[in-house]
Amino acid sequence: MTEDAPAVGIVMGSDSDWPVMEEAAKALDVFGISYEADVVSAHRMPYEMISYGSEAAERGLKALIAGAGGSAHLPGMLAAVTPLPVIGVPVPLRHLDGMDSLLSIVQMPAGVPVATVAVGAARNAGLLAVRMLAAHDPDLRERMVGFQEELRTQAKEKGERLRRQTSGGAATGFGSAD
Ligand SMILES: Nc1c(C(=O)O)ncn1[C@@H]1O[C@H](COP(=O)(O)O)[C@@H](O)[C@H]1O
Repeated sequence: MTEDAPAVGIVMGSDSDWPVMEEAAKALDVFGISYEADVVSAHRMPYEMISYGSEAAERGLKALIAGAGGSAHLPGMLAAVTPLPVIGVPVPLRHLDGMDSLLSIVQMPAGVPVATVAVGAARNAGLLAVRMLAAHDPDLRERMVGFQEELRTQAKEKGERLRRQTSGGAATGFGSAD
């Protein structure tokens, strides 16, 4: 195992996917998780893709985030050759609104799981990778709990703003319970 290997591999079928996939990298940055980012296409560079997937665990990577658009075989093919968890990101292209990418990634055969996030939801892919790593890291888990508390606070503030707009500030409604 490589000593200073990054924890997460973020790979994608083309550099044109990066504007979407960058959000996964940003989520990992928030938690200080190291990653590498690269283009690894199952269709266009199949031999290199197999090498990347089959060597990933031995190199010390803990999870892979794989994004692809259209006929998106990359996440599934990586899952076929690595024991690591693979998170698939359906990248939306100009046609079909990402439905093609979503269905290509999510409909894996039994025994070869890919954890598929929503179309374009690379940030959630990053956050899911953080949760996977946090399962064996109490400090990281604590920071994830803090992140979730912040989300809760923000959601409650949204409710307060909406109630102010709609009822002149009356303290009624779900969000005012505590
Ligand atoms: N779906 C795949 C794979 C693959 O799954 O192996 N390789 C490239 N692609 C996708 O082709 C789209 C267009 O790529 P270009 O912009 O390079 O033409 C990208 O969204 C990429 O993920």
